[in-house]
Amino acid sequence: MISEFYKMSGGGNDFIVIDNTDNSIPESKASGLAEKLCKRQLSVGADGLILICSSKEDDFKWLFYNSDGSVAEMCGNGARCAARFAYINGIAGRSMTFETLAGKIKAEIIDDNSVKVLMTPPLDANFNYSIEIDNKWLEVSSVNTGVPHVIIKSENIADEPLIETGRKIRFHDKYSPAGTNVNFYEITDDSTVAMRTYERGVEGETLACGTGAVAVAITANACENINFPVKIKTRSGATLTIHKQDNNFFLEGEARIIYQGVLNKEAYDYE
Ligand SMILES: N[C@@H](CCC[C@H](N)C(=O)O)C(=O)O
Repeated sequence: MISEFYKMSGGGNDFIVIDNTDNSIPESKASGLAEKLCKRQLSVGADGLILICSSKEDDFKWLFYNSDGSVAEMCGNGARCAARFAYINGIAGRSMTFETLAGKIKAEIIDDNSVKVLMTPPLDANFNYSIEIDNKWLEVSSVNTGVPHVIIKSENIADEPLIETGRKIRFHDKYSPAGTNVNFYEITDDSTVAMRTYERGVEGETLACGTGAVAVAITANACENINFPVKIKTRSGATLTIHKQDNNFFLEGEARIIYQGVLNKEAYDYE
């Protein structure tokens, strides 16, 4: 099983993307493969693995794995990378639909620097409630934008103990058994927000999170009157734009090809 792959980055969230329309990678092997390939220093290294598979109804179907091999229902930054990959490789045209576990995703290639994705409708929005962490009450909001997110307003995100607090919330009983991603945001002006994310399945901070950016935009709009389109400044420095049209939410931003390669057996066949 030697595969060509693309290493891509969606605003700093990095992925290994493989054309699996010939089904050469069986689903039963994909989680283990993700865990091996995503390991930094020992292999290619990435926040997630995306397998582009064939679909009867849509342009393609994807299988998405976090770096620890867990399956995620949706990934906003990965969706932009998958769309650009499919377009470049003749799997889809500029406008496309693809299947995810969260539902059908529509994507549009705007240009080489920008892909726009129609997100799944937000679910279970709950704003400004308190949870107990280390005998203290913390005010949070939560919304599922394809995957679950907790959102916390901060005066200074750089100073937040993201890993420590993020991990406690990610494994908090309230969000069990699925767990949650955790985002801190800071308002910069009336349409710009800076954010940091602790990602479930990576179990650490990533440089950007697309579904998290949408969750932050929805929360900042509902709780702080931040106007759409909301500009989200990510930890990588890249900006993501969240648009709202009627009741639809769109995520727009870069989907960068870092390099293309061929996987050597040693990239995945190690202990
Ligand atoms: N980085 C992603 C979200 C990927 C899934 C997440 N780690 C989870 O398991 O919930 C994004 O850009 O949305």
